[in-house]
Amino acid sequence: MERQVQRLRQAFRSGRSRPLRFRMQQLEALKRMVQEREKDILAAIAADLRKSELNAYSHEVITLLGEIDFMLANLPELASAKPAKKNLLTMLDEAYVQPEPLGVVLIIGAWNYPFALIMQPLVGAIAAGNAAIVKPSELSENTAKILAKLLPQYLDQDLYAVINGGVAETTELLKQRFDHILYTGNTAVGKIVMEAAAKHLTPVTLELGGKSPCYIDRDCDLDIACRRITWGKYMNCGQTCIAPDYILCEASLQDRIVQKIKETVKDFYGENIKDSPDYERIINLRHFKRLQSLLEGQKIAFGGETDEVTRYIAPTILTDVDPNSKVMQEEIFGPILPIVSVKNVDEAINFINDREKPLALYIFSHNNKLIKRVIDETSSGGVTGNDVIMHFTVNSLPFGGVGASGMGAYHGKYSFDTFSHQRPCLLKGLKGESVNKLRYPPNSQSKVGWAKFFLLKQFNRGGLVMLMLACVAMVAAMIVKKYQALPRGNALLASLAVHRLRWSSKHS
Ligand SMILES: NC(=O)C1=CN([C@@H]2O[C@H](COP(=O)(O)OP(=O)(O)OC[C@H]3O[C@@H](n4cnc5c(N)ncnc54)[C@H](O)[C@@H]3O)[C@@H](O)[C@H]2O)C=CC1
Ligand SMILES: CCCCCCCCCCCCCCCCCC(=O)O
Repeated sequence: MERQVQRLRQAFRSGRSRPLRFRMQQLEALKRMVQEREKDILAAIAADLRKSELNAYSHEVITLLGEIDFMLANLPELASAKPAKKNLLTMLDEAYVQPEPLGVVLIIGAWNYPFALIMQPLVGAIAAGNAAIVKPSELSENTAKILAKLLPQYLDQDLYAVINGGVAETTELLKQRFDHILYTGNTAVGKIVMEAAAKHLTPVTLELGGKSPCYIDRDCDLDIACRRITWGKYMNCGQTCIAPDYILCEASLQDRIVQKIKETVKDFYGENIKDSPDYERIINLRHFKRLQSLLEGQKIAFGGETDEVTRYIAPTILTDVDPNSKVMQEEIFGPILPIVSVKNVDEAINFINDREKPLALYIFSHNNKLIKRVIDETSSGGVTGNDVIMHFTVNSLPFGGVGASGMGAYHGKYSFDTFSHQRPCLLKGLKGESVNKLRYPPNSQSKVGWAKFFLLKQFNRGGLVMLMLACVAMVAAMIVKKYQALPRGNALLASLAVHRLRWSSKHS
């Protein structure tokens, strides 16, 4: 592994990954891979999650293609140097922020969207000019294998590598020095990743999970709210990090919500849910048993059927759920939807704020003021009002957690920024020493006054133009009156002195 990382580092140092043309070529190659090998990719995802190929395409490929297209269209602008505002001392210099690649980055993915969670960050890493190692989840082994097979066929093999394996391999990998790590997965492993990264002072982006609340207001179209929630909760069999984890609502709404979700489940998946091509299965037996245990002692208002052999768990709703019960203590990550009653929106806000900051927050209401109030008085990675999941699909929004649900963000521009260093550059000429003298020792009260003026004085546009004109006029006057004995820098200082005197009298 050490050799592999070193090989990538050498390739990165060669500078090959930096030119925009090269980055664009690699992104085009990724897009070609997705298009030419679509069948193989969808089959792998389907095998891992018993997902229909249509759903695999909708859940994992569409947003990825959107991400690649975004980067291809915006890379020249994203990678360009951005001019920076200057102060008086640097007025004649060049100041800009130049994004630069970080180096060799590591991307560790989770199994629930096994293709997208590797590929989307990889798009950002390539766009920003890095070399990258990707480590797909071992739990989604078919997708892990197809990634290891296809990526080297399409991408530069010295700069981008796939390493497959489980805990042992990832532990070994994490001993290496990387320039950034983007990890998607559970919070406990997030801590392990961060600890390993700290040994090398490697920055991390942690895309973690949590319990994403969904508040349904009394003033709401329940039919629509329940249809959208049913879609987002049971998609991928509830194994979506931003799935609504539980519902908060007034007790009087509970039965109607159950009824409407029940009807929607029938509309979506038919009478026999097990036969629906749109309903997935739990990834493995460990998670199946974990989910089964969350049902113990609960009031099951709908669903609850399980089948260990196929790891099927029916879309399930739990009512009158005690906030202290196990199902409310951990992220569910499965098709179980608890309803917890609250008296009103104030109690809902307190409920949310009493717990770890979630990855997503959903609020359903006709009342926009109420939605804004909940947003203002809580914190979460992201928010969607009157829908679920959809903020993930908007690549102009940063996607990421806050607090226990993660740190950092990606998607679109934010992916590019995550994998870049924003390098401040100030380019000065070698003239102007007469002004520079003001900062060289020995210091004096007068020099401090000058330093304050140069660094603290704020000019608006008009003021700056006036100052420039004053300087030009002063220099011109000096030349005309043949004050050649006075050096140019001093002429400038003379002009500035007038401004400084005026300014100092106001600020002393
Ligand atoms: N914020 C986000 O974008 C997303 C967050 N998630 C969260 O991920 C969780 C589900 O994923 P997991 O079950 O964690 O997926 P997982 O079991 O696939 O683990 C994630 C990655 O961590 C590695 N890993 C596991 N144990 C490790 C260890 N001890 N040391 C080093 N590496 C290790 C795995 O090999 C894998 O590549 C949920 O909490 C979910 O909310 C999932 C998808 C997206
Ligand atoms: C008019 C037709 C519109 C079709 C829209 C399809 C939208 C599909 C959205 C799919 C989102 C997938 C979310 C994946 C989330 C991955 C990370 C996670 O939360 O675990």
